[in-house]
Amino acid sequence: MAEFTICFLKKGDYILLLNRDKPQWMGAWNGVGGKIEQDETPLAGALREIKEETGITVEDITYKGKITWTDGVVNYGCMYAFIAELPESFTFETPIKVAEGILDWKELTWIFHPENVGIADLKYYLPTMLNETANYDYIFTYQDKKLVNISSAPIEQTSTV
Ligand SMILES: Nc1nc2c([nH]c(=O)n2[C@H]2C[C@H](O)[C@@H](COP(=O)(O)OP(=O)(O)OP(=O)(O)O)O2)c(=O)[nH]1
Repeated sequence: MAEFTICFLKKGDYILLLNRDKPQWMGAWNGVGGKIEQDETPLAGALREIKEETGITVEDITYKGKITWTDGVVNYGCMYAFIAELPESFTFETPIKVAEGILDWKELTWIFHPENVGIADLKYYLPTMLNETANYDYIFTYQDKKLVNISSAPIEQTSTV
C-alpha cells in the first residue's frame, strides 16, 4: 500500500498551498507532500518533502491524522497529515514557481469558500485538523474514481508517527 504525506504550513490565517503541475490533484491547490520512502517514518518524509518542495525547514510540526483510501474492500493507499505553524515573523514571498508547481499563501476563508472549485479534497479533513486537538483516522471510499463516503474515528491521543 502506497503511503504519502500531506503538509500544511500555516502562518496566522494563511496556509502555503501548492498548485501541482502533475497528478495527483493536478491543477488544484493542495498541501505539500509526497510519497514516503522505504525505511522513512511519516514525520521524516513530511520534513523532507516540505524542504524539497518549498526550501523551508520547519521546526514546529504536529501530526494531525491519517487518511486511508479504499474501494470498500481493499485499502490502496494512505496519507499522513501534518500542520506546521510558522511564526508571524517568518517571510516567504509568493507566488513562486517551483519544480512541482506554484506555491502561494492562501487565506483560510478563500480555501474553504463554498464556491471555490480549485482546491483538493482538503475541505473534508483540514477544518477539523485546524480546530481540534484530537486526531482522527479518516476513511475515504472511492467507487469509479468518485468519493462516495467518508468516515472518521478518533486516534489515540498519544499516537506519534
Ligand atoms: N496518491 C494520492 N495522493 C494524494 C491524494 N490526495 C491527496 O491529497 N494526495 C497528496 C499526497 C501527496 O502530498 C501528493 C501526491 O504526491 P506525489 O504523487 O506527487 O508524490 P511525490 O512528490 O513523491 O511524487 P514522485 O516524485 O514520486 O512523482 O498528493 C490521492 O487521492 N492519491
